[in-house]
Amino acid sequence: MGRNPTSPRSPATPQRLAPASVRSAARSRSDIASRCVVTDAPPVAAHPGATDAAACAAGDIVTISPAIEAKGLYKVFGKHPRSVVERLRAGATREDVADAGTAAVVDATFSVQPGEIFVVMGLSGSGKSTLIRMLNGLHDATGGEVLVQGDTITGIPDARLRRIRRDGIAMVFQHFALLPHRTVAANVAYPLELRGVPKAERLAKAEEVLALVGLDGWGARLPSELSGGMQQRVGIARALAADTEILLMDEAFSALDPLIRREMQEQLLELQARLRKTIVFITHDLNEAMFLGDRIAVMRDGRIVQVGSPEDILTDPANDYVEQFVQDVDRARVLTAANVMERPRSVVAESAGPRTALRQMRDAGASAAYVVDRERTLVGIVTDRDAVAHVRQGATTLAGIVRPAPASVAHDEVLVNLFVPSAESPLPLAVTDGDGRLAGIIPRVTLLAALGPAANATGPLMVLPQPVSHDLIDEVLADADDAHGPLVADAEEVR
Ligand SMILES: Nc1ncnc2c1ncn2[C@@H]1O[C@H](COP(=O)(O)OP(=O)(O)OP(=O)(O)O)[C@@H](O)[C@H]1O
Repeated sequence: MGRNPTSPRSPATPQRLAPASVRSAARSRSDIASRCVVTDAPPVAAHPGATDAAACAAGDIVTISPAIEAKGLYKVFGKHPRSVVERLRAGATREDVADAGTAAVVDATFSVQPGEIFVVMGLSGSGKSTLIRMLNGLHDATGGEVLVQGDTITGIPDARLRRIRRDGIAMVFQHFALLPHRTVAANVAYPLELRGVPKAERLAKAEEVLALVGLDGWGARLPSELSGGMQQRVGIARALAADTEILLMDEAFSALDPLIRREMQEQLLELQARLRKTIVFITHDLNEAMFLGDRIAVMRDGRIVQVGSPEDILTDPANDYVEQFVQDVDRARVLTAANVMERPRSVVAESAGPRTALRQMRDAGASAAYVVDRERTLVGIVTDRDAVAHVRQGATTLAGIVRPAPASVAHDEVLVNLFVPSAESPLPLAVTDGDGRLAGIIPRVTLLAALGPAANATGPLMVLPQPVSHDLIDEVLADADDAHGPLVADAEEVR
């Protein structure tokens, strides 16, 4: 599909940021997944995606059946594909078997959780399209197994497979694949027509999903009257009209101009925040993968070489190949506050007294402390000077000296959005969790260091200490003047 090889060193799209609301909505899915226990157990409901996610959001521990599972998948093109798979299983490399066939996918194992955007990323020829086509049975697997919502689709009769494709898995293609002589609405309604849905009903549904993708009023046009971006929105609307739990998107935005492409990526995240589909998205563009993916599988020469969150891939690349891939990614647009924050050192309870606050600040070497309430919600800050004055006055509570909290940032905010608040905050930037509690802090030096290539190196950062006090400097200079005579020396000062 994607005949558009791009060097990993030259990203195909300009990098812009999804609106924070879009990213937050997208990230909340990962939060849901991370709060749930994921097992191979059967789903707890007929539609595991919606029901389990709701249960998890409510904080319950439930079991989630993966929406899609690939177990030891192989696809070999050639005369004797099964014997090639045997050789590969016995340790032969792709090159070893090249004379007998093309090993397009080699031993792929992964699972995709309901509601997740799972991106498969790799250079041209790495096997992405072949892999996605095995997930809906368009290609037979030469070895291994694919399960969709717990049911194997490997080796099942064609009629059943067609039913699963029609009712359970919709696909969006790179080149839209619209029927040119049918109207936009008829294209969108097509999957429903295949299911035998009456005309009025399917056209009503088509109008509904066209509105969802921002194309209301365009239903009567022909595809050729629409721009490329609009045609791809029709492609997405058609997939949504089918109302399937799973969407497969094969290089769906690769044919679009960069700006339109970024717009479509943002729209997809917005739609996903509302619809919570399970999406497998294929791309050769790492920036697109990082922008869209809850998790990313990196493919090379038919093999999956790493599966992880964008942050995992960026900060902990599994090998030199992935490392090379990610070196030009703009870390500021991928890493979040939670990825770089530190434990806050001086935090006092709102109910504490000024002496406690002073001790805290002294021990932390800080000139101010964060003040939190019983729920650990940030309510303000208290400075050492105010606390000293308060102690001298004999006050026993912080009442009257808690200053308003400087702006805080949400834990899932990307670093590029932290620079202004960091510059404006008199203290290290406060980071709050999803419930508004103080989760960590980000000193400016930490924010800067996070952007460097060695950001995953651990160890103390070299920070210049606070200047010594004027009193101390005056005292040392006066002693020196006494000992050596006054300095005759404006001339020696470097101007
Ligand atoms: N039908 C086929 N017959 C023979 N070889 C094939 C077939 N389809 C794919 N291949 C080969 O399998 C390998 C993987 O191809 P695939 O299209 O899955 O890669 P891809 O990562 O999707 O690349 P692209 O982004 O260029 O589409 C390639 O070497 C390709 O030439």
